[in-house]
Amino acid sequence: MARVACHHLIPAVSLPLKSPFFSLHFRNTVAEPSISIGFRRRLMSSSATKISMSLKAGIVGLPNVGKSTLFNAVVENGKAQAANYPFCTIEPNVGIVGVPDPRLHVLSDLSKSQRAVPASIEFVDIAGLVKGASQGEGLGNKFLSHIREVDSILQVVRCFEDNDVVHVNGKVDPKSDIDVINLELVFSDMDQIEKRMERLKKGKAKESQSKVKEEAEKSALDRIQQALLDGKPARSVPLTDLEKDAVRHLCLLTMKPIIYVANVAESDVSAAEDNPHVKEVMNLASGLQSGIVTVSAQVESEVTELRPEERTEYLKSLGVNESGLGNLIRATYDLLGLRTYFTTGEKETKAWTILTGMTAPQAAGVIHSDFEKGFIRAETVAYDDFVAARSFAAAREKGLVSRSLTFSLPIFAYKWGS
Ligand SMILES: Nc1ncnc2c1ncn2[C@@H]1O[C@H](COP(=O)(O)OP(=O)(O)OP(=O)(O)O)[C@@H](O)[C@H]1O
Ligand SMILES: [Mg+2]
Repeated sequence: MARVACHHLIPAVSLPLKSPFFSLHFRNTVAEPSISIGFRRRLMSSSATKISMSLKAGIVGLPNVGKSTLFNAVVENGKAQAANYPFCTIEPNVGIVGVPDPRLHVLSDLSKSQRAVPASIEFVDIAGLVKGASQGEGLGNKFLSHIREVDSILQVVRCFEDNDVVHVNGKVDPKSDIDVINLELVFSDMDQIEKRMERLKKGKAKESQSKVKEEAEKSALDRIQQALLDGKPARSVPLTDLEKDAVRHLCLLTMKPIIYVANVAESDVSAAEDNPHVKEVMNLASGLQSGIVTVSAQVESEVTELRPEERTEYLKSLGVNESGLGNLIRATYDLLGLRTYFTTGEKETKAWTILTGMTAPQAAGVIHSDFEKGFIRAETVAYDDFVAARSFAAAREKGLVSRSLTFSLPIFAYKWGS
């Protein structure tokens, strides 16, 4: 099977840097905690792992459960074909979505910014999977390869009764639906691990570092294989950092974090927890160490068709105050292990995406790789402190700005230049 990248690593922003050696300070930079970056550009090698500004979340599930309907609602101007017949979607639909964050607007107002740029996630609407997909049933292998390319999975589970909407297995049964999908993901991973183990047995690595990595991969794959045989996902197996790194290239499907999206009927949006199908999904999700979000894809897609002033009225008539999409997008962002820091100034206030645990230099590198290469220090101010002080200068005067070499734990201390 062709190898694919689990996530795409692309330069986030390109800034014109003319001088080979200069310093620059972003004074109005806020994060949680917040950073301002001083750097000197130096020519030096860096292991800069750049994360793309939008990681991918794949919408997965049985055919005809509402995946494209949800995608179109989440992705403004989404043009995925959604219709009442299975396998309506064949090629994946892709769309980028801004992550709602009220802090962005507070900061933007304080700085009188000309524009506010939210963090973003890429949603991918993938074709429906059926039993036997891992053996090629219903173009299964092709669809599974699309799942391999995403960073996290949103599994849509049908929790609405509607005799007019065909269910591929004849009845609404969340447990069976979840089992079918999970089993296909497990089978696909087992297949891939078996092939990889065959290759590893031949053990061609000569260099000692590569040998150590191969050993780590073998040991991890042995344990993952056992877990899969017990019907457990790869993500349930505790791995060391080296092992995680060694198996990453396989992009195992059951290693990806999952949120179950319980898709309910219009009549259920105000009290979804009372729906027995939703209760069942909740129980299953907690057993699988996964999250759950309840949403009505149908309602959400209708809301997006309405003018903004009509939306609140319509939602009120259904007994809810707001759309469930904000919740879904936020939960997906959190699931991906993402965090935000902001830069704010007159020109723009912008949310930057970093991975939990990234160090200050790595976080700076998301803006531009030179910021990581020539990193000197980060000056941090917490969001609440910044808002209370109303400006970076005032926060500094009050002693709320700290000079820090670390953005978040684990501690990472170094200083380039003076
Ligand atoms: N919450 C809901 N309540 C009622 N009907 C719904 C709901 N969500 C989706 N539907 C309906 O289900 C049908 C299938 O939806 P959709 O095309 O989005 O499914 P899909 O999962 O993308 O299917 P496929 O796998 O074939 O691409 C559509 O007619 C849609 O209007
Ligand atoms: Mg579809």
